[in-house]
Amino acid sequence: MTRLAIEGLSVAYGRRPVLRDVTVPALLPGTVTALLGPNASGKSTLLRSIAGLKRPNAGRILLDGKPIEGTTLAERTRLVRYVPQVYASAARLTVFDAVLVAARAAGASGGAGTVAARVEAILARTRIAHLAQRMISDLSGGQQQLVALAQGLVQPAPVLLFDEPTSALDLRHQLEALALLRGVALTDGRVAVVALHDLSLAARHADRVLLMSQGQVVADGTPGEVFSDPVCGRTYGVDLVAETSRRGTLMIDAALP
Ligand SMILES: Nc1ncnc2c1ncn2[C@@H]1O[C@H](COP(=O)(O)OP(=O)(O)OP(=O)(O)O)[C@@H](O)[C@H]1O
Repeated sequence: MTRLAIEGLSVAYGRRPVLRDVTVPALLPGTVTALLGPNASGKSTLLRSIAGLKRPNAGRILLDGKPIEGTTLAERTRLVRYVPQVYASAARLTVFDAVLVAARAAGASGGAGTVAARVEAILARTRIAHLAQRMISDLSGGQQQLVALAQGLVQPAPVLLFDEPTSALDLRHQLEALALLRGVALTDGRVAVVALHDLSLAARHADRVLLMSQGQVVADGTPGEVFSDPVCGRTYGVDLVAETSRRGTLMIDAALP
């Protein structure tokens, strides 16, 4: 079971610092952490750094206490699966083949039949089995995003990083996608970190929230703790009220001040 932790991470693009001394105590297997914060606060940069796509200027990313920088690219690919915000809409591949390629890229073990069965299972779980033989390039934006979700989940990596995985999805698909992600994290004991803009989705589906502002983590706790902290409204520049509905769901009401 892999734990992910971040210590004093600083990242710059050229001379411009983007992440400043980010420390995140252990993110636990079996949990979903929502990475929140205004536009340009550094969410994608943090995910890209964990995935090894952006080299930090200082600090460490630890998997089970070991610095991830010490791992080979092949090892890191096996350990960390990053699904970026922009996905490959132009790919001339069928949905089935695209998910198969993702499974193989992560070194999915077993014979061809086993890997194909794994692909079929994940297409069923993401409810896109009916699209298996369609070309990705012919799909709608939301359908393509579900393919990206399937590509992320088909891999057995213990750390899953998703950058705004629901941005193109309708309401029902948003709920299904995050419920699936949480179920996979829980049953497989994976660490999932998901950048989101929708606080209500985070409240419903995340175990923990990291709130970022200007390259720093300014709040870290359960959704209830973070959303009731005045720092949350201040960070977004809104008046924010968090209330529990009659169904027991944490509801977020935001308005311009
Ligand atoms: N490749 C790059 N080169 C230079 N600056 C970059 C690059 N990528 C991101 N930045 C800058 O880094 C800062 C953080 O960007 P990042 O994409 O991490 O934010 P974010 O919180 O994910 O934003 P959003 O919610 O808008 O997707 C921004 O000021 C952005 O302009």
